[in-house]
Amino acid sequence: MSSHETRPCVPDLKKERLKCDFNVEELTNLIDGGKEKTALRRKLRSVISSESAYIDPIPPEYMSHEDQFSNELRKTCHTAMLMNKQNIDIKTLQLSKAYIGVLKDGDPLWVHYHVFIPSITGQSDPEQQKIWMEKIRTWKIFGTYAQTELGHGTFLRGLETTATYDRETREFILNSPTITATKWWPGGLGHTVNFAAVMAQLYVGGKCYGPHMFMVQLRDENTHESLPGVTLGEIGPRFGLNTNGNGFLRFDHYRIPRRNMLMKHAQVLEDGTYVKPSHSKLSYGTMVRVRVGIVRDTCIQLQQAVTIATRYSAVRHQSELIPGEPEPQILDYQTQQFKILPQISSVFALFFAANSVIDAYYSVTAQMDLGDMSLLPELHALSSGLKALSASDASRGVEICRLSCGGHGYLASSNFPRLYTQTTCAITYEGENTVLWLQVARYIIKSYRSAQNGNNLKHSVSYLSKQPRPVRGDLSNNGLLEAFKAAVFKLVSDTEGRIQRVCAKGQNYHMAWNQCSLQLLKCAEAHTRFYVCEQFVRKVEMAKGTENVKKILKNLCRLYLTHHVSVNSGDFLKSGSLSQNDIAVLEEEMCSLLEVLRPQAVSIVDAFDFDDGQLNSCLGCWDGDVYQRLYDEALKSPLNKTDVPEAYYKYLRPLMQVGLKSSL
Ligand SMILES: CCCCCCCCCCCCCCCCCCCCCC(=O)SCCNC(=O)CCNC(=O)[C@H](O)C(C)(C)COP(=O)(O)OP(=O)(O)OC[C@H]1O[C@@H](n2cnc3c(N)ncnc32)[C@H](O)[C@@H]1OP(=O)(O)O
Ligand SMILES: Cc1cc2nc3c(=O)[nH]c(=O)nc-3n(C[C@H](O)[C@H](O)[C@H](O)COP(=O)(O)OP(=O)(O)OC[C@H]3O[C@@H](n4cnc5c(N)ncnc54)[C@H](O)[C@@H]3O)c2cc1C
Repeated sequence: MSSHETRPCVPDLKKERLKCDFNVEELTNLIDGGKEKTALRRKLRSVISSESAYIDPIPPEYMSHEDQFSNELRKTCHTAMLMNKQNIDIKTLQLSKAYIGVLKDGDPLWVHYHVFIPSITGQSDPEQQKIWMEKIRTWKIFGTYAQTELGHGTFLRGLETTATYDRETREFILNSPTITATKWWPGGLGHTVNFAAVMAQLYVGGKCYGPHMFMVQLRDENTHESLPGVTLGEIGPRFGLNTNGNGFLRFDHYRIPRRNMLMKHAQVLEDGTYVKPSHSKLSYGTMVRVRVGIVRDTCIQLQQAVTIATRYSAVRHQSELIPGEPEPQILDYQTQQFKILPQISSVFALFFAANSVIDAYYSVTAQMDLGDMSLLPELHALSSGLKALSASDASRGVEICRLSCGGHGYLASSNFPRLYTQTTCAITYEGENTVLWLQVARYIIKSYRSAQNGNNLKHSVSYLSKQPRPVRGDLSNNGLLEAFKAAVFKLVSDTEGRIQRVCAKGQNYHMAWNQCSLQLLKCAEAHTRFYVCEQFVRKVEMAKGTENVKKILKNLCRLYLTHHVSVNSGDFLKSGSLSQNDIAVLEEEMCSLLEVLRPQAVSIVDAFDFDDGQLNSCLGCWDGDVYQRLYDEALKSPLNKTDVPEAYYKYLRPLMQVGLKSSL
């Protein structure tokens, strides 16, 4: 049983926790990746929790934009110092769940650690790395990833910033020729970082070689002033992540040494000779890495949301289930269970998918370091698909959790507004979802055609080689996976056929592609969903541990499968892989799973092991003392400092003194 068992909580939550029939600690260990990792995370958390520097002087919602930024920069710099003292790698801390809750609305140095540094290590040659990494380690360099421009974020080949090689001086001249060439969005660019990895169109001898990456100093290392030829600023308030310091940048014929081009993959030699990379998309490598990381990150955001929603649903009583009886916990309504439990199953699906794509990332990049690029296209498709699926599932999930908390879910003190803005931006950044789905579709259609021509396919798409034939009426996990394969196969073959038909009518291929892109999106999502389901089934089959924990995992997996079959039932019916009766049986099973899992719901989310400081939510606190917390939090509003606000004297009283002239 969990170590939290004995802590006081309201009777409703106590009752829920007493129903627990599995070992919460064991599930926590599984999610952390082992007992040792749980211990390490808790150790890190105890270091963090005891730091008074992380206490916000007032709730950040009531601070100005400038004060919010400064407060978060203070905390992120404090963390760097603290980790230095404790000899802990800050990147490890930041990726650990232990750090959640410290920074409330974005970290101005996050892109430095997780996008800029991997760009330097992944894109520069050993000599360059030695020089720059030393300066990064000694905190002389803080950087960002400056790729997106006002005019182009998605279409990298359309970037307008130029880097023109000057053979005479052996320098590159960076220039922003138009307003739309202004770099726009990079995290920390506004006023935090002094360097940037800048994506620019490489020009040598009048010829354009496409987007390449350059290491560019933007601010003086001592005064922090922007350097001549560089214009910098912040882009203004955003939907969320307001303390990330997202900035803009313009170059006016700004010169940097030749060796500031990142030269691991492509080079420009002193005489201007261009040496091309072994794969044309290697300069996109950082994006692949961050997309992989986003799957894990969005999964953790969803964990927070379901913890809040589940605990609140156990504490909240509303309406009558049976006339005349006491008001039930809202978690007893089937409709409420249907809002929350599929989100809990989604957490586990994303968790297993994240682990598998992280493993794939490391194994493919190790092969690439040995010169074998053959698995890169598959990794690109997989990471793009999982980034898109996790970001959209998690943000939809967070919103469903918010809605499941009724009016109180709309309060800032529920923490849903922040969680939502943090999750939904993952749909946009690191490759807008629709665009990434279309990249997945491109890979699937290409693979399908290749199989039609008798070629072997890579593992993740091998089922597209020939029409799968699921066994009718087999509704086991494996049976459903086979049905999934058949449904995706049908979507892909129909879509490919449609593209051909449009082309046969005289349309060129690109226009035909556009005309079929709604179906292409469906193919991409269905293929990625199948991958997630398959990983879920296989990882649960392989899971070690006590029977009761395995039972929880099996039930969650089954809920995930039945839910996604039900949501996409049309695809299964059209492919003939499931009958109407099969769908009805599966939907009934889904409803009984809600009932089976309901008594364990609070304990499952307890296993995510967030403390109250991390959840930062009046609704999700461990003890369930929801109403007192909501009331106390409201009292912190600056408007409550006085009974009659100044605005009354300025505006309302004069109005009331005039009175209405007409009788309207
Ligand atoms: C494992 C690690 C674990 C540890 C985890 C550590 C990290 C943890 C992370 C946690 C997160 C917490 C966040 C909180 C804080 C907020 C921070 C916010 C940060 C946000 C930063 C940003 O937001 S930063 C900007 C991102 N901006 C994009 O993301 C642009 C999208 N736009 C494109 O990416 C290209 O523009 C696009 C569309 C491909 C077309 O590119 P294009 O036009 O050049 O290419 P085409 O479409 O013509 O395709 C031609 C052929 O190239 C193939 N191909 C294309 N890409 C390829 C590739 N990468 N690899 C291989 N192959 C590729 C393709 O498949 C075709 O192959 P084929 O010909 O065989 O079919
Ligand atoms: C919080 C946040 C942080 C960010 N941090 C960074 C950073 O650190 N560094 C950085 O360089 N950038 C950063 N970005 C920028 C981000 O990467 C881009 O916004 C993103 O890649 C989307 O590009 P876009 O804004 O040009 O959207 P657009 O491409 O203009 O998208 C607008 C619409 O057009 C559609 N569309 C575009 N192309 C196609 C197509 N080919 N087919 C079909 N539909 C299409 C999209 O689906 C979307 O509906 C950040 C953005 C955000 C929101």
